[in-house]
Amino acid sequence: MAANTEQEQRRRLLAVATRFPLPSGCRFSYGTAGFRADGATMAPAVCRAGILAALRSVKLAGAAVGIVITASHNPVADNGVKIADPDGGMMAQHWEPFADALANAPDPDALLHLVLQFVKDESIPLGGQDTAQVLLGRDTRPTGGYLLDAALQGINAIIGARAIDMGILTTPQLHWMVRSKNKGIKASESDYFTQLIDSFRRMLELVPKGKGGDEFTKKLFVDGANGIGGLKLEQIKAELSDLDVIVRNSGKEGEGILNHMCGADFVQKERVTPHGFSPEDVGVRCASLDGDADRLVYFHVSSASDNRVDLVDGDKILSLFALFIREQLDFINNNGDQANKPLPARLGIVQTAYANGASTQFLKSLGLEVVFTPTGVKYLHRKALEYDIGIYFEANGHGTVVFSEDFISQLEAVSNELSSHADTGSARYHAAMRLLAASQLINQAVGDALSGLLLVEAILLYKGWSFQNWCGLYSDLPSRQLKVKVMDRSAIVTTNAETKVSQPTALQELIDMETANYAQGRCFVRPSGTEDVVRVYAEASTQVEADSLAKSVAHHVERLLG
Ligand SMILES: CC(=O)N[C@H]1[C@@H](OP(=O)(O)O)O[C@H](CO)[C@@H](O)[C@@H]1O
Ligand SMILES: [Mg+2]
Repeated sequence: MAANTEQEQRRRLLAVATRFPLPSGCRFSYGTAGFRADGATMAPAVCRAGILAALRSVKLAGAAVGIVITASHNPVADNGVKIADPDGGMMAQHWEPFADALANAPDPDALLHLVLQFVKDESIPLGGQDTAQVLLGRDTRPTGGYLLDAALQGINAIIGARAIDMGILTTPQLHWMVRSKNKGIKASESDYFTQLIDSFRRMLELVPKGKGGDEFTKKLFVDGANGIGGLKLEQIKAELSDLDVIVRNSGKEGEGILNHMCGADFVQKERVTPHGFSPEDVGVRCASLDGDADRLVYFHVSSASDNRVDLVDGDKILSLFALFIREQLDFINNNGDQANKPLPARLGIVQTAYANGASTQFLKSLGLEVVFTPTGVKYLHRKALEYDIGIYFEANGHGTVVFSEDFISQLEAVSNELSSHADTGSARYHAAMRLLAASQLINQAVGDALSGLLLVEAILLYKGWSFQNWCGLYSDLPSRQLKVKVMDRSAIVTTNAETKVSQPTALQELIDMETANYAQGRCFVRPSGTEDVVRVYAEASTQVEADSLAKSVAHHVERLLG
């Protein structure tokens, strides 16, 4: 770098760090979901995330990187920031320690020193023209605008970096845009909507006439968590033929508070109707999104006499997707016609320890390959990419289906060959076209409640299934989750995708001893990656037993680590 450019770079970094001093006592950790805190205290961390994203883009030869300003399903006063890598996925983990150090640099000199050292260690070529581009998106939180400004100032502190504000978006939209831009595909919001609407329409065109039952009904109530997902769904719902979507908690002015008594996290944890729904909704298929629309669950109001719901969580959404995809692969490969070359496909199902044991058993009983990763979508997504088709979901409703490029090319070759032989009426052709449409519909970058919802709806319609048909695939085992406050949660170290505690060793022995007392008992504990708590999860054959197992293990955690 020329001496005067280097001076200018130093000046800009010192200036921006001076403008956003770190309040004393603040400590940020990038964790599983980026930095999160009370929105009013987030500006220094967000500004530094801007610096970080710009550096990441310079490092990756100017590929577009993303910044999302959101705190997802958390209360409206919270906010947060996370970075998307050029493939649209989460920022590479080996940059997280630098992210932490940068966010916690105590003063401008320390920040400058850190950046210069990191730039040297990582050989990041600072000082050029047009060397970085960062796309920014934010949700509907009131602190979003002010934090966007902090991020812009951070980005602009790196010479040659260009910030592109994409506006108020769902988290998955921004990830999709980053991925599309780097693939050279059109990447605006209207391109995103067009892709969703067109591929959904193609899925519906491929529903065989008179197939399956006729239990499917068009009506769908959607709880938008008073966030961005409801607003976006309002924008496109008129174009979703065959669906009659009614959005509640839509995010429109005055309808309610973001994530308050509503949204996917609330419904999944509390198992009661969200705000705005009532026993009068018995019988209607309902879906719930979280505040930034990257989680999706479905529910049914159980009875007209109370507010409990029958829940379809991420595990059951995953099961529906797995059934559908397996069926299409079977059409392609087992149609008894020897003339057709088979299309070998590795289909992988990825879950975490929080997946209900009944779902894992169901999936394995279908002969599917099920693997486990630690909690956090970055782990699940990466594992799913190892397959031709990888389906992953967290029980809380975050997940997607990823298709390898090689497999997509093979599907295209199959469909081209069949259409060149005027064989477009065959089950094989239709199955290939359905998988191609599904790969367009479902977000390839991250879990996306809007695209997930449309894939669910298309599959239910294809199968002619009601909510009950779907919900009845298997019965969830009763489970209980508890949080335990301890002195230092990092004292717990886990192994085997977090299903076993390796330290302290006495704890695992106690968990084993307690679990042995319960029929179908399963229990694990792990330190949360997003909250200062230890989480305890237990499953057993009855709710009373699951509660009791969780409670006894929570006691042991308190006693050993309290
Ligand atoms: C049990 C649970 O739901 N854990 C959530 C929660 O992580 P914890 O590390 O458990 O705090 O937040 C993560 C980010 O949103 C999400 O990926 C994960 O599934
Ligand atoms: Mg979310």
